[in-house]
Amino acid sequence: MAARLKSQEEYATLIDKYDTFLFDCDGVLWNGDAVVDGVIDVLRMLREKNKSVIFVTNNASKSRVDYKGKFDKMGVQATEEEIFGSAYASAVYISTVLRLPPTSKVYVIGMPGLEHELDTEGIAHIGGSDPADNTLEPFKLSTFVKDEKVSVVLCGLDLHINYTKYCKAFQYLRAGATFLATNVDSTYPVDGGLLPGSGALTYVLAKAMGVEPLSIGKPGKTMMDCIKAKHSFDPARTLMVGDRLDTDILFGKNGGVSTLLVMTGVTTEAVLESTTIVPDYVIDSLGDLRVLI
Ligand SMILES: O=C(O)[C@H](O)[C@H](O)COP(=O)(O)O
Ligand SMILES: [Mg+2]
Repeated sequence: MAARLKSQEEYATLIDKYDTFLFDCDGVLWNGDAVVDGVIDVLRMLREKNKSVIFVTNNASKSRVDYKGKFDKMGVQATEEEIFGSAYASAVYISTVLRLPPTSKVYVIGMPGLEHELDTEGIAHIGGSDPADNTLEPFKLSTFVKDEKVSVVLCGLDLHINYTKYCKAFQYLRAGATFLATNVDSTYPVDGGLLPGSGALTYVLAKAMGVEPLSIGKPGKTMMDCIKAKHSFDPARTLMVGDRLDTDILFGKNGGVSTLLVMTGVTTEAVLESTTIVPDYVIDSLGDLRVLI
């Protein structure tokens, strides 16, 4: 049974128990561009207590550099090395696990942030923000010329998704391309509510192909491997803070760290009541810890 923390004393005991804090972003720090009340002060407090702070997001629409810019704008202290996104993890997976031949290419459904992370790993890619793919013109299969170098289809959150992108990705998958997803979150929490998430977008191809993609993001192992490659931490004194049970909390459990669920994102009280993925702790909002300042 999760411990529901409410008192200042319980918050203080929690903070003292851990040295490293892994923070999910969407639904924990912010919803879209709306920062959760009190979060900036809490992150500052943790830094002042010499806690390690690492950000771990499944949102593949931004690169680490993009997120660094978002943190800077918010006035939150963060270095690029403390930021891990599923775009970065997917690029690392392709370069270190798939180890594509140098001439191979990736067909991308996703935003420039994902393309940028592929660039940093030296992975050739097409699709994505290419104007030829960002069209509402009807797709004509009879005139479509496949790029024979494409051996991977990588699908991530794409706020400009369209039928042409799905048709091209589908042709590459039918030709045998490896099917990867940056993450399979069902919904995307933004200011005012929920939007279809990356998992919902990827489902269109999974349904058409009759196969599931390999998902790289939380709760998968690759994200934790990427973090461990850059940071050493004691799992016994590490806390994963997230808003989604089947990604963040499961990611923490898979990684052998403690887990704290916040109720400012996608998880409702009703879902929490019936879940089989039980966090160690639950608080209403990360911002509630500001009473410790
Ligand atoms: O990809 C998605 O559907 C969303 O970006 C999702 O919200 C993941 O963001 P996170 O909560 O992991 O920061
Ligand atoms: Mg989240």
